[in-house]
Amino acid sequence: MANAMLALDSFPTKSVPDGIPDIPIVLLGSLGSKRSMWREQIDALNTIGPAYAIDIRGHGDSQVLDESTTMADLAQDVIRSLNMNEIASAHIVGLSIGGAIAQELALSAPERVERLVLSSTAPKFGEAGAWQQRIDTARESGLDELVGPVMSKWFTPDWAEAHPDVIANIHRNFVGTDPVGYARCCEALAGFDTRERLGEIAAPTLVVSATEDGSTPPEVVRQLADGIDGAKWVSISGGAHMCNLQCADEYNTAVVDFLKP
Ligand SMILES: O=C(O)CC1=CCC(=O)O1
Repeated sequence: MANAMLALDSFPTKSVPDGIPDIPIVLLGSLGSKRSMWREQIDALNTIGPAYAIDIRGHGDSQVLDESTTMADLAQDVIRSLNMNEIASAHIVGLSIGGAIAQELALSAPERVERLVLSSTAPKFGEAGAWQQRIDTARESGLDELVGPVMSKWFTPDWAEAHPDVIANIHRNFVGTDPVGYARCCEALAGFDTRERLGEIAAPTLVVSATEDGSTPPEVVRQLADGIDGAKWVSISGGAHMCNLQCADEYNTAVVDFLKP
């Protein structure tokens, strides 16, 4: 199985005090997004370590591979990217499918994971039939048909109305995603299920949910905190699926508090 070449932006730390270990922080985003979705996190995270924002396979500027795809394949892409950037281990921060890849990394390559942040994500994402419908739509009609229903769960309506520029940017990135790349990642989500393996995750873990998330509702996200030994759980009040953008301050505080040495 081939690995995809991933696009990555690196943000070197400017202000970590001497003597504090310089642990890289790797950011993995959601289906239909680009690595720029982490823009509200970079300054906050750079106070504790160098950040690396990655486009997952088939997204943004990363390579599209039209071949059978599992979450393990997507995790292997990230390992290759860590190797190419000489990163032995890192804090892994994932949102949505990015959080699924993060779980897979913690299970299959625990030596590469220092701490884990699982945001707006799940041990299983609904039923395979719903993903197959999305795959068919993406392949037959492109992403224009999907963007409305999917994005309606990413931000609360009031917030979306008050932030048209953010919404326009996220919308543009979604419809600009390669339909094949999107469909192959849906296939990885359809086959993903860590419910019986959560107890094997050894990395210290923070789980972040948002009260208004219609894609991965709090009770689904909460299964991660219940299943991973010692995991901490933070619920962001008023946020939806993209809580890192809608509630950036609360999100950054929770993540920095958890990752800081
Ligand atoms: O696209 C959605 O509906 C929500 C989602 C699931 C995995 C992901 O990355 O986004």
